[in-house]
Amino acid sequence: MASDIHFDPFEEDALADPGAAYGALRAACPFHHQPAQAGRPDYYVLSDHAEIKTDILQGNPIWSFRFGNAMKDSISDVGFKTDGDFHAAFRMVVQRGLTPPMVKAWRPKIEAIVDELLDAMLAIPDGQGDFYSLFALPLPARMMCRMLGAPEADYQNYKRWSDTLQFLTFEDPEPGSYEVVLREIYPHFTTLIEQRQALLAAAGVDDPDLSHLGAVLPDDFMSRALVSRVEGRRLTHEEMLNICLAFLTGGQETTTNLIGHLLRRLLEAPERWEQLKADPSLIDNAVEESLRFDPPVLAHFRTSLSETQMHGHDIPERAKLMFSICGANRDPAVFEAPDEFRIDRPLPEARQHLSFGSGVHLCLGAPVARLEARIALERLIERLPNLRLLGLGGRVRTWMYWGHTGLDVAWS
Ligand code: HEM
Repeated sequence: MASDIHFDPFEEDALADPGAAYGALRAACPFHHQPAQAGRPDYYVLSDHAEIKTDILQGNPIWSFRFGNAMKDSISDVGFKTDGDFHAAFRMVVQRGLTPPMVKAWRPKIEAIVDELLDAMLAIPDGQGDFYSLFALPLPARMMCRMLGAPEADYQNYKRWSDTLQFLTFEDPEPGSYEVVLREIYPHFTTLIEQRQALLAAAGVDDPDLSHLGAVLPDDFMSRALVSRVEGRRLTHEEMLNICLAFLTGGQETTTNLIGHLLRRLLEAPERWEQLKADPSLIDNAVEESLRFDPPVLAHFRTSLSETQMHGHDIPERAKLMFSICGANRDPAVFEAPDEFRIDRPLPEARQHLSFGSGVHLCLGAPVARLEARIALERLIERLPNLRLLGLGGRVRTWMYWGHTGLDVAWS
């Protein structure tokens, strides 16, 4: 460990090219101590792929999720922000609705949204526009409305809430501002819950279970939360809201950026785009390579519940440990030529990325995000085969996320 190595995720270079900055830190110092500076807390950074995956994320009892996964503590010890057996039980509430056949069943809905968005793009007279606002943003946001059970017309609110909450979780410019935004968001979800409670009451169901999904209740994750049990009891209102927040903030911007990065990397080297058109069986490879090369989430944190030792150093209780997803994704022990974007990187290798985390908190929405990206590419190469890149917008403002605000493209 060394604390004299220069690494600052807030600096211009790291913000503009995180792959280079986080990769360089991993190479120089896979376990790094970042002393408190500029109002930011002291923390440790782990970038070694094997160590993150095996020692930290498989349910290590020292390194807790109870205080959230941001640099500073966030609302804690509820829903997903828990550890151990309770977390595993809580996770099952959502996981039961994301089995492979269930995710596969979303395909027609995703295809319909994709086709509608592409129809609108093709109707633009001068054949050019911003791919983010036309496609990469509305697709995940509309799907999120669907999954949570809100009208799709709410998608711009979902996007705005998600951006604001993410920014406040990870930047926290004014303590308390997060709670102010929650006061705007909670009534929306409370209404969704109350609508479902009214449906149950009207049908005379006072002990609902999963069999009521798609029968008495719409089959969405809001209904699922309402009828499910955790450790034998109903979910509290706060726990139901926690599921909504985890979906809202975890599943939109990230998927938008996956789709945006993917198209950017394919179009900035047009031979990649041509290769994919010639061999669409490479779509899954391209999606996984994009996730590896441009992880939408650069890093997350855990908090120590007691004193511990790492790499021979004493780590105090309540220390913050950043696991560098972006650094681990550039680990040459796992990925050949990690700094190269290879559209045909073998799937078993590309899939080793940690972009969805790993272990006990592995992303529950990963199959949905992958399916959206896959269908987007299938349809883009078919319906807009002559796409060209015109320019890249600015960077998203939350430092822990990696993405852009726009991608100008042209088609003919
Ligand atoms: C490309 C898109 C996505 C990326 C890169 C991503 C990334 C991640 C990461 C890194 C974690 C692990 C958090 C940690 O261990 O600290 C996570 C967890 C989670 N994600 Fe995603 N996510 C994506 C899409 C989604 C979607 C679409 C949903 C919802 C449908 C979703 C819901 C969740 C939930 C609920 C968790 C918490 C799991 C738990 O704590 O047990 N994510 N995600």
